[in-house]
Amino acid sequence: MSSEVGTEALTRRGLMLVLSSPSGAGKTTISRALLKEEDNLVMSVSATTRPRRPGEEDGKDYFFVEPVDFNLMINRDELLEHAKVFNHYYGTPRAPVETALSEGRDILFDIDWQGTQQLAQKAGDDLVSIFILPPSTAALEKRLKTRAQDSAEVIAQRMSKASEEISHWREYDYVVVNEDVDHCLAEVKAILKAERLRTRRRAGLIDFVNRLREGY
Ligand SMILES: Nc1nc2c(ncn2[C@@H]2O[C@H](COP(=O)(O)OP(=O)(O)O)[C@@H](O)[C@H]2O)c(=O)[nH]1
Ligand SMILES: Nc1ncnc2c1ncn2[C@@H]1O[C@H](COP(=O)(O)OP(=O)(O)O)[C@@H](O)[C@H]1O
Repeated sequence: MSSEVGTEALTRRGLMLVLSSPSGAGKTTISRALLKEEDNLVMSVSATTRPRRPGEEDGKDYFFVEPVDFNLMINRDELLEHAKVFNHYYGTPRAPVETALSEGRDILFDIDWQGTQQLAQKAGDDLVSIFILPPSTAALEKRLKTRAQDSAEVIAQRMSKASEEISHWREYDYVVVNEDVDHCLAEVKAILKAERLRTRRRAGLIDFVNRLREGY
């Protein structure tokens, strides 16, 4: 085992990785690919009041809930953050995030800028945020159309909100352009790797360095 791999495996704090983008830029695509390739990363499954799309699974893509149940979750303080996006409510269930972090796992969030701001206030240094941009307006519209899961009206609404969502790009730690999926994925993986190696996250380094110094 190389020394780099050895020290990388030392105990460290889990981190919270946020991906945001205008609808259709590729968050879901990048998230799925990242989860396949990264062992220590789990997805935060949001609750939403939006209708289920064909192919989406309850409990896997989202927890699809009625507005009354969403309100109950807010009142019971079961959501770490929540926001209204495109006339529907979306929120992050608190318990799975706390479990994952306490087990030293990293957790991936596909949430909008409002949720990212709320998490940044609560999580501080544990949060790493990435904004994904489409290569062009035309490409974004094409992707929303070829995904073929929303009506023409819903697609038009999402396109008209894209500029507003993009206006928050400066609030993020990193910005990547999703022109080519493999290239974008490689950039996101590089960010994750570097963030995992940050000194302040690597609690296990203290003992490692102490042992190392004792040898001199
Ligand atoms: N604040 C917040 N935003 C969320 C959450 N879950 C999803 N979103 C955002 O809601 C928006 C709409 O998501 P969705 O309906 O799945 O559409 P899509 O982004 O076009 O696939 C996206 O910007 C998501 O990132 C959540 O739990 N909290
Ligand atoms: N780099 C890319 N080039 C071409 N099509 C892409 C690319 N990334 C994603 N797509 C496609 O664009 C559509 C929207 O992507 P999706 O991941 O659902 O976006 P989001 O989750 O941000 O709304 C999907 O049909 C997806 O297959």
